[in-house]
Amino acid sequence: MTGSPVFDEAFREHLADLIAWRRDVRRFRGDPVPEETLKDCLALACLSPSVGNSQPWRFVRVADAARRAAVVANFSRCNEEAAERYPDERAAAYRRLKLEGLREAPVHLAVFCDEETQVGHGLGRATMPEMLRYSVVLAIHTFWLAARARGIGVGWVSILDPAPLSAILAVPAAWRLVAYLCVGHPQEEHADPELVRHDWQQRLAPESLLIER
Ligand SMILES: Cc1cc2c(cc1C)N(C[C@H](O)[C@H](O)[C@H](O)COP(=O)(O)O)c1[nH]c(=O)[nH]c(=O)c1N2
Repeated sequence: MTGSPVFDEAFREHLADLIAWRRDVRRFRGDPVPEETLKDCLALACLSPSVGNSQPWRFVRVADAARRAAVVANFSRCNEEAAERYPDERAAAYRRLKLEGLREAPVHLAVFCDEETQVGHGLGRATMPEMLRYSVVLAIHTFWLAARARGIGVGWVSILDPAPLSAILAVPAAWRLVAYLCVGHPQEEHADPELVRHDWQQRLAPESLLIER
């Protein structure tokens, strides 16, 4: 990297487009994600901010068919349990939603937080230890935008039981699941969220989310 880059108006417009067009993707084409592209997105994700520069994110690529099948079974169980928690009409609407792309996505990334990392020497998290997990979420969002900028879709699946999933993936006991990401070329592009299009939840007005004190 040479001197500090110049972010002009054209760049700011493209960045706004990238942020606005980043979708949670649940439908994928079968074509593979180039290894170089995946590595570039992961490298950018690793530039994300983290409390005490602890970099607690751990990306586990799940390629093994038996492990993937176990993750799908985990999702299916949790998804049915989630549906049952809603009253009839909302439960019916819930069951119409597609909330994962596990069977179609060529790349599965389980993203964990290493809760026992000593990197960063505990700085910034004595009173709020959850800052480690928040740091992982930032890396996920960076990965999400980097992927979108390369025409790659990402879908976050959280309708999962984390404990058996960690056992399925045989990760260290100190690693806590933050996200299970489906990654691949999206089948379609949309300017608005699927949950908005399917009338599950509209977007809130940004001005309603800023409180002055
Ligand atoms: C922490 C967290 C967890 C989940 C999600 C997101 C985040 C941030 N999202 C995606 C979510 O539904 C989506 O971001 C919103 O509906 C907004 O749509 P866009 O992401 O703008 O397309 C998500 N989507 C889904 O289909 N299944 C899921 O389990 C989850 N879980």
